[in-house]
Amino acid sequence: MSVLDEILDGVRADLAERQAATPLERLKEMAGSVPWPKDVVAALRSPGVQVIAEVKRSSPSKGSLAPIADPASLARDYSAGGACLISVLTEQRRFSGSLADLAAVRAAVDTPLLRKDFVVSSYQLWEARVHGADAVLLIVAALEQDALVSLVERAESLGLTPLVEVHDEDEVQRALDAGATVIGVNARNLKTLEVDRGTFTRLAPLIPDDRIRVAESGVRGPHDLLAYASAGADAVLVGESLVRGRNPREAVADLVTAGAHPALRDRH
Ligand SMILES: O=P(O)(O)OC[C@@H](O)[C@@H](O)c1c[nH]c2ccccc12
Repeated sequence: MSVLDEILDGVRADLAERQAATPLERLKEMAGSVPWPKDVVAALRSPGVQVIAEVKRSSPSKGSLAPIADPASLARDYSAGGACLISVLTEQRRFSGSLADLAAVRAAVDTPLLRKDFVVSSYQLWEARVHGADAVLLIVAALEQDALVSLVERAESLGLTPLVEVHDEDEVQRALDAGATVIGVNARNLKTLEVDRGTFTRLAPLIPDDRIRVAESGVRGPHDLLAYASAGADAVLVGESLVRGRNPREAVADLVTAGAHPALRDRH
């Protein structure tokens, strides 16, 4: 079984438990008292290359990265550093995240938030809304095309911006067919778990200019942001180097400064 399939099995088991504990009708009622999500597309279209900073405790490839006892405080640093969007991993088994992390970060910052998980059901979109997300990750490799199309539509109808993640040419086509506006190219190969930054360079030209191209994974610092930018990235999504570094606020600010270079100003 592939790593992705293993993760998805765990995600489905945990989801079944939450669904048993909290019926969908209850979640829908709760969503009624949560403010409408922020316009993430507009935030990502601001001039320069935008920085998406991730709250990430561990990963299947590296194991534990950082304990992150206080995700709210890390998120405040990301926000102060100028992150345009904060990604909060909520998958429990392999990434040590939770919906409680998302809620804690929501209470701490006004910056738009992305729920980063393995979404397989619209129930998870409602959960994202209730815990304060403005955007959700949808991984093409984890979904049949029908499910992808309906989750993109459903997310948008709830005010959530879908970030649709791809790994190869076929998946780019599927993301475009599903009507995705924000497309993330993950440089991490889901089978080998290795990062190949060339994946973004190869796939970016297949994504039309009216979409937003996000380069995901493998950003160690400003140098990698600039390389992704010259290959056409509108935004970069950064986890490991921020949670492992000594000063996350400065690390984000250094990326934001690189992304605001006048030569990059014309991109959205
Ligand atoms: O830690 P990195 O190499 O900066 O990568 C961040 C992000 O791209 C990565 O966490 C990620 C991309 N797609 C995902 C899907 C699920 C879980 C995690 C991810």
